[in-house]
Amino acid sequence: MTGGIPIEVSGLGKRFGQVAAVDDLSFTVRPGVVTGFLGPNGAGKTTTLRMLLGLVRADSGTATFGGTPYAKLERPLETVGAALDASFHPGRTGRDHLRVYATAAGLPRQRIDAVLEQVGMSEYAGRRVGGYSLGMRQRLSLATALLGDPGVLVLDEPINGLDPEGIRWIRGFLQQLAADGRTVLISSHLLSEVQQSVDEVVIIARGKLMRTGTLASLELDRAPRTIVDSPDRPALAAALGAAGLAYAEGRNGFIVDEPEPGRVGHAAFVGGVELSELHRMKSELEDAFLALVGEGEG
Ligand SMILES: Nc1ncnc2c1ncn2[C@@H]1O[C@H](COP(=O)(O)OP(=O)(O)OP(=O)(O)O)[C@@H](O)[C@H]1O
Repeated sequence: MTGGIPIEVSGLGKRFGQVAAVDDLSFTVRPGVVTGFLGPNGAGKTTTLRMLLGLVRADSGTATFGGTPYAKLERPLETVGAALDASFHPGRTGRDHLRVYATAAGLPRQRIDAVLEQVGMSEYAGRRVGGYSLGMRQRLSLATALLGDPGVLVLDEPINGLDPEGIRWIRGFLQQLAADGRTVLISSHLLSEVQQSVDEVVIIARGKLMRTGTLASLELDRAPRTIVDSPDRPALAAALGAAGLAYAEGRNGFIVDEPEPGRVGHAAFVGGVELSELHRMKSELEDAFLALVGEGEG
């Protein structure tokens, strides 16, 4: 394996007619962690990955692997492994598919068996790809990306279409690749899909960067609030109003715009209201994500 080198995107832009698919996008993906490249459908994820891999020409900016654009890499397959809109010849076996790639890249034959083993596909390697399930195709594209034992992996929606067992498997697999020191970038339009697989996120909407950072930092985005409830909700509403606390009535009580449950408890005490519930609301990661990408829609 070549060392995990960072992916560096700087001022990247691409228009398709009137549509700014990618707009002045800059971010860095570092080795040793799994990074989720997230955004709603049409946000520009695939276009960005295609520019990164030299499949689409950027209108502006640069996308490099440790400073070198993909097209200038000396040994591309041994540096970057990619799985993007995988298309397979349905009549070919999984092993034949890998053989074509290995031969084209001048990679030793042993790599074929090694990657089949790695993705748990040895048993199915002799079957035609046309009969593969979506999960098996996902594993075969992953095997293809791994052929050159690259230090960088760029995978477009690798979790999409996997069953729960497959999702559990790929989580562990990606984490191991990162733990080995590789740079791992995976795209998804659902934060919940990759939440347990990624350490860091790059979030885009409408071609623009919304946020980069750790998952934990994203969670902090939502101001904590307090959940409170009472057997006498009208009295509680009055007490909150009297204390000048803004709230919304939810199914499980009132959601108060106040991070300190103590302040809410005090307001209830002053109003002589009995409480049946009082706790700090944990921010939902998906809420934070939707709030972020929603802002991008404006
Ligand atoms: N070849 C193309 N010609 C014209 N418009 C395009 C082309 N490729 C992408 N677009 C447009 O650019 C925008 C970004 O598309 P892109 O496929 O990169 O988004 P995405 O985030 O990958 O979405 P998805 O998750 O749905 O694949 C969209 O508005 C799309 O319609």
